[in-house]
Amino acid sequence: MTPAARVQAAIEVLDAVIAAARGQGASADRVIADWFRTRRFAGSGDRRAVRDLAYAAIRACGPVPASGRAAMVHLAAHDPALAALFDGSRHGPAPLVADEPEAEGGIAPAWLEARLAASGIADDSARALLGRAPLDLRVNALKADRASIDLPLEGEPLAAPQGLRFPHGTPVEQWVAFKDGRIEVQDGGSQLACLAVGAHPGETVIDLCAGAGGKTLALAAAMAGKGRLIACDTDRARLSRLAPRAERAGATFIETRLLDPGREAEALADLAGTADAVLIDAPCSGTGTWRRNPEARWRLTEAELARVTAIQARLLDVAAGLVRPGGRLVFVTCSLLDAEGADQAAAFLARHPDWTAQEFALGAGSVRGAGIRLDPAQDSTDGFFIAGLVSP
Ligand SMILES: C[S@@+](CC[C@H](N)C(=O)[O-])C[C@H]1O[C@@H](n2cnc3c(N)ncnc32)[C@H](O)[C@@H]1O
Repeated sequence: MTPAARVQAAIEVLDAVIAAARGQGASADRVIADWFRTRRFAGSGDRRAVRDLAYAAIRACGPVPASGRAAMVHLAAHDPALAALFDGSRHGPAPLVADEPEAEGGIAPAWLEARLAASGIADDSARALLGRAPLDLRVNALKADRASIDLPLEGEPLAAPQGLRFPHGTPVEQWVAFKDGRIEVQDGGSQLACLAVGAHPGETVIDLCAGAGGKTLALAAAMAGKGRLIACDTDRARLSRLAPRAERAGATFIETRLLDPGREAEALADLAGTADAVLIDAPCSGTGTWRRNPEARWRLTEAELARVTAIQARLLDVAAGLVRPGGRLVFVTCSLLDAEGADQAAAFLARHPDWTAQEFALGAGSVRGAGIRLDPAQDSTDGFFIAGLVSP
């Protein structure tokens, strides 16, 4: 493909990404993969170039753009070499015209930028939400140790005790250590959230929103494979992906429970008041993960934010019923919005005045209300809110 044809291809890819974002369809990664599946003429260099252009345009446009071309025109407005490729050549984009519609820049749609600013995320902190995430690994303490593991490349040690950082795109999934379960891909912030649970061997720990078990596996390692670890989720497909991962990681003591939304307490009634710790890695807006899914900010609506915050509050109350006296509940969201962080923790403490907030020493993050917030700008992790709440 010529450089101009790559630009036109990125415009078409962006049209598909925008349509998917408007219709709550597939993620940008999936849309891009599908687009190339039907265009076999594109080589690997073409794919990389088109993908990079499309993602640069996604990151550059705050609100959802009117079209792929408007998004690319916005990118070209700050890049003369890119603007020159609007040359009308065969397969290339038509030349730019006067008053050509140009998409708006910025960090996110205006309402969302305002909510972030009100939560203390503006300027560098807001821009960092759209950076590129590095690749973080967790050495699986059930099978290896960071101090002695032998990997094809040397990683940078992270604040999390088993965490190592590599450059974006490092092919770790091809490494023998990945295939035999000695390492897992996990953001450093996510590792710190697991550390905050303080899980110990022999304890009863419930991972209430386990998904495919990213955090469950870290809890299993902290528990050295001893005790009870119950991984729950309402999404059957996600939860079913945990078993093969647990097998590879040597974490075969994990139990799983599929929950019915709204009837979680019933499915967990036998565990009421028994858990040493409950982790709620709650469904959230995902504002802390835009480095990986920058088009997610085009999908979020105020109604969706209200929906997930209501679920978070309900799950906090469900989890409180599972914790033993003196036990702990760790509330985590990958969001920087106070509505999904400090405000949730404060509202929980107001509803449960006998409970107390726990202080952490995680080696990263800054205090936000009753919890700690990890911020991509200051902590170089995904954005997270983490609160520890201790039962009377
Ligand atoms: C942030 S994700 C969890 C990610 C996972 N803990 C990890 O580390 O990979 C939130 C999860 O909450 C689940 N969820 C949504 N509503 C739920 C509910 N009412 N009870 C339990 N889990 C729920 C979703 O299916 C999703 O897997």
